Amino acid sequence: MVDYTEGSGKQYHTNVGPGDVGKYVILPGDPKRCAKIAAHFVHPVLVADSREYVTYTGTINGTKVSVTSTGIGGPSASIAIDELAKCGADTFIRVGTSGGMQPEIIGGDIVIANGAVRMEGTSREFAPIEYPAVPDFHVTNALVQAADRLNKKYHVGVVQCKDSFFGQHEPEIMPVSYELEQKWEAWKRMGCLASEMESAALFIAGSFLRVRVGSCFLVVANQERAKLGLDNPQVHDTESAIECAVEAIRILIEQDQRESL
Ligand SMILES: O=P(O)(O)O[C@H]1O[C@H](CO)[C@@H](O)[C@H]1O
Ligand SMILES: O=c1cc[nH]c(=O)[nH]1
Repeated sequence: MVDYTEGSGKQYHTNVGPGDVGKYVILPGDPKRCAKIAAHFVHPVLVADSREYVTYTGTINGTKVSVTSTGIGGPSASIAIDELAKCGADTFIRVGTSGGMQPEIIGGDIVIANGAVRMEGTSREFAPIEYPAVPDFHVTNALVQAADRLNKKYHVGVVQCKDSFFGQHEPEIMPVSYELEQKWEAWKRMGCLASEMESAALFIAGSFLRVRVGSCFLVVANQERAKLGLDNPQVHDTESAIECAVEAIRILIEQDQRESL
């Protein structure tokens, strides 16, 4: 492969280099969420700011941890995890926003993914569609433990990933509405909890790279509740999901330390 960094040691897109990041990395989509997440670290330092990728590194329980934004969608998320893994990271938690799909999923709830529907393009350039997009079991377990410890209202289940945000929200205006609407009904009937955009690509890239990946989300609102005439509160503050992700990292650090004794 051509070395686009011309020997600088820094990764081409994220601009992180060896030693810049910890083994544990939190991955929000929105770069503006990074400072909020880094505020949970001890001595956070901005180590890179390149394109949609903002990275801070600090510590939790004395262990080096980082946060890197992925931007929106599978292509930029897969680049982030790939470049971070090349710099030594091996455990990732995506913390994002999502839209609820089942009537019991309400704005403000937390969803923890135990699988992701691959209705996006990026993961298909890694693995045939038959390969499942699943998160790491231990990371998912840590997220569930964290949500329990913090008394969050949470749900665990499959999330749906796609490339078009407006294909989710206004499928009827798309030329392929017939496909979007029929598949959305199928995902709902199969029990999908929420829709977002990056987990399928991250889970598949993570499986290929042999790194651990999990995801948790704030539910912003639920278009299905609106359709049913139910109240549909909107919540935009991601702090609750961030707290779950940070606590899960703390749990994983403690578990990994016990196992290495
Ligand atoms: O809030 P983030 O982490 O960006 O996640 C969700 O929000 C964006 C769409 O509004 C997509 O990236 C989707 O996955
Ligand atoms: O409805 C939503 C909310 C956040 N992100 C999505 O992809 N969809």
